[in-house]
Amino acid sequence: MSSDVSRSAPPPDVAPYDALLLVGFGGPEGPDDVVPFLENVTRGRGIPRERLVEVGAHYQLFGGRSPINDQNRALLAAIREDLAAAGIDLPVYWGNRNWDPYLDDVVTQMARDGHRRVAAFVTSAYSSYSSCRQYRENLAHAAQAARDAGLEAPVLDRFRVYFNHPGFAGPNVEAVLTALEELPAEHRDAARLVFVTHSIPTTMNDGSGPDGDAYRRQHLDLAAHVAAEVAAARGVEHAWDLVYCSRSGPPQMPWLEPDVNDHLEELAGAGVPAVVMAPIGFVSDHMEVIYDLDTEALATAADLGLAAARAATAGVHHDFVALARELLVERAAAERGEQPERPAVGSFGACWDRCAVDCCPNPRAALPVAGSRKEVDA
Ligand SMILES: CC1=C(CCC(=O)O)c2cc3nc(cc4[nH]c(cc5[nH]c(cc1n2)c(C)c5CCC(=O)O)c(CCC(=O)O)c4C)C(CCC(=O)O)=C3C
Ligand SMILES: [Fe+2]
Repeated sequence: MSSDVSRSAPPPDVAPYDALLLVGFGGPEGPDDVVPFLENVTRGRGIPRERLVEVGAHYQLFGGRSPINDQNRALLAAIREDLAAAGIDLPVYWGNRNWDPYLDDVVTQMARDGHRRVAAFVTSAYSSYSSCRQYRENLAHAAQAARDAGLEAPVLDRFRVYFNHPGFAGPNVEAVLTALEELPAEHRDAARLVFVTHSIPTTMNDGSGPDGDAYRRQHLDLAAHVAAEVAAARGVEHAWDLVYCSRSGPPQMPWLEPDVNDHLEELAGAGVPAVVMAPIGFVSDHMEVIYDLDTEALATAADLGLAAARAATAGVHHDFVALARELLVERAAAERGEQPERPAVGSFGACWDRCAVDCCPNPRAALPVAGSRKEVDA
C-alpha cells in the first residue's frame, strides 16, 4: 500500500465499510460546560473532590474551553479531504465519549442514515483500560442506544492500536527534531529527551494489553524508536526517559511515576542543561498538554533554570491524517480475508485488529465492548 495515490489509479477498496467514525474524548466549550463535563468523565470513578476543583480551575484558566473539540473538527475535515483526494467516497462522522457530539447520538444517526459496517478511529494510540477498552465500551453502548431507538445498529470495528504505526511515529520524530532546534544552540547536543504520557493507576497498567504492562512498554518502545531516529538524523545520541503527567485518583492509590515535574527537578540537580518534552502519549494539544506541560511543567523548568522546549503532537500532520486512511484500507482488506501489509516501527510489530477477551480489563465492571476477538459484540 502506498500513501501517494495517483489520479489514474483505481481508488483503494474499503469494502465492507460504509462509513468511518472518528472517536474523541470530548471537552468543555465554555465555562458552564466544565462541571457537567467533569461529572461525565469521573462518574463512578472515585476521583476526590479536591482533584476535580483543581482540574476545573485548569479549564477555567482557558476560559472554560478545551481545545480538544476544535482539534477533532480539524482532524475530521482533514480526513475527509484526504479520503476525497484518494478517490475514496466514504462518509466520515465524529462522536465523543464525554461531550457533545456524544457517541450515542452519532451512532444512532449513523444507523438512521443506513450504515451497517463502520470503521472506528479512536484518538488514542495505546493499550489500557482508559485508552482502549473504555472506548470499545463506549462504542458498544452507542450501538445499544441505536437499538433502543428501534434501529438496526451498525457493526463497529475499531482500528488496531497504532502507537507504532509510521503515521504516528514519524510526526513524533519530526516534532522532537523541531523542538531541539528551538533550544539554545550551546545546550542542544546535551539536551535530554523527556517523553511524557498520561499517568494511569499501576493496576490499570499491570492489566493493560494481552500480557500486561503494555501501556508502559508500548510507550517505551516508541520512545526508543524516536530517540534512535533523532540520533540518526543529528549524529548525536540524546539520553531519554519516559515520565508521566496528569496524575489523578486518591493519593494512597499508586499511579505510574515519576511525575514530569519531579523528573525535571532531578535532571536539573544532575546538571542537565536542557530538555525537550515530547508528549507521545497524546495525539493533539489538548488540556493535559497546554496545562500540565505548557503551563505547569514549562514553569517548573524555568524555575530550575532548565532550557526547555515542548515537541508538537501529531495533530493534523499530513502523515497522521493519512494514517486514518491507511488503517481503513488495511483493515478493510483484512476483513475481506486478504493479508494486507501492516506497517509498524519499533520492536513489537503491528498490533491485533481485535483485542483478546481479557485485554485491558475494566477494574469495576464487566461491560459489553465492541470489537473483541471471541465475545459476541453487544
Ligand atoms: C490514559 C488516558 C488518556 C490518554 C488516552 C486518551 O486520549 O483517551 C487520557 C486522555 C484525556 N483525559 C482527559 C481529561 C480528563 N481525564 C481525567 C481522568 C483520568 N484520565 C485517565 C487516563 C487517561 N486520560 C484516568 C485513568 C483518569 C482517572 C479517572 C478514570 O479512571 O477515568 C479527568 C478527570 C479529572 C482528573 O482526575 O484529572 C479529566 C478531566 C482528556 C480531555 C482533555 C481536554 O479536555 O482537553 C483527554 C484527552
Ligand atoms: Fe484523562
